[in-house]
Amino acid sequence: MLTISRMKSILTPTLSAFTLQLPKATHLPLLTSKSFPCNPNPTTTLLPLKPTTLSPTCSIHSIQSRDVHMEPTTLPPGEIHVIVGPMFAGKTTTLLRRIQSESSNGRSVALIKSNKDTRYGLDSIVTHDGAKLPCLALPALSSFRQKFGLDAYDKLDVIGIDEAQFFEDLYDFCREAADNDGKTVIVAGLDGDYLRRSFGSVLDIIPLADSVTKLTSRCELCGKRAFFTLRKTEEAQTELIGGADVYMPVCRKHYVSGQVVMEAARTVLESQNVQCVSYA
Ligand SMILES: Nc1ncnc2c1ncn2[C@@H]1O[C@H](COP(=O)(O)OP(=O)(O)O)[C@@H](O)[C@H]1O
Ligand SMILES: Cc1cn([C@H]2C[C@H](O)[C@@H](COP(=O)(O)O)O2)c(=O)[nH]c1=O
Ligand SMILES: [Zn+2]
Repeated sequence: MLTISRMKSILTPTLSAFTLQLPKATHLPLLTSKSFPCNPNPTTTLLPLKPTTLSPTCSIHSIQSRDVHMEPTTLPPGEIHVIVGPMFAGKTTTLLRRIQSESSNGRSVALIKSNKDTRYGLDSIVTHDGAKLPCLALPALSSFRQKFGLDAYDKLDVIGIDEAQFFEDLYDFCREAADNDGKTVIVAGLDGDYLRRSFGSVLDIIPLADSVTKLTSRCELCGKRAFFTLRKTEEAQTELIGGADVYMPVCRKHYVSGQVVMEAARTVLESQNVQCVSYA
């Protein structure tokens, strides 16, 4: 039975529902109410999709039966949501809240963190306030499907990723999970390291994202909004796992002044190390 809505879906298909394939060099005339006497809205003009060689008097039925190939409906499109900011800004708290909200809405969820984050054990994601949820701790995101189970993965709706700055394969995993597998991916991670440089691949996934949320903490020295993370120790490598013992959230003014002090301290320590080595 050919209905108006079916005609519209044929003449104005939505990409997500069907793939409409008409033969090349076809010419569909501008269809008006005269072409479809059953058109309930004579003022509505059904616009042509692609030209077709079909004669202007052909019935929509012949287009439908002879020339239209309907693909089955594909997966609903996925989503990517990114949560960034300095340490202690509430990134993990926000991630866990969103995951819990998705779960209470009946969606199946899973949490992943980097196995580099050993601060609170490897079987849970834990906020600096102690809130926690179970997770899979992985060396790389590419191992998730296998570890989680392929059937279980197919049934999964939402994937949460914490400490995203430690995953080198973050971009490819998020793109494939959202674009190909229809998953909603919620990513939490540091946008910048202690030198305020792009950390890992977190900023690389911004062009893939449906939403980006930058959180702030409170400057430990003045209480103003903190956008940056200052390292309080002399280590100079980028990756250094730690909490309030090693890092503090600071505003711009106290980052700049604090970084000057820290760089001077590191220089003194380096020169002392050099002297120690030369005396040894
Ligand atoms: N300077 C700080 N030292 C320790 N904890 C802090 C500090 N500032 C904020 N916090 C706590 O950290 C919590 C945020 O924890 P979490 O969500 O794990 O942050 P993030 O994942 O952004 O590092 C805040 O709600 C606050 O209670
Ligand atoms: C700034 C900075 C941080 N890290 C480490 C320290 C922590 O283990 C995590 C961040 O944890 P959070 O959930 O954001 O509190 O990253 C690092 O390795 N290098 C840095 O420059
Ligand atoms: Zn400050």
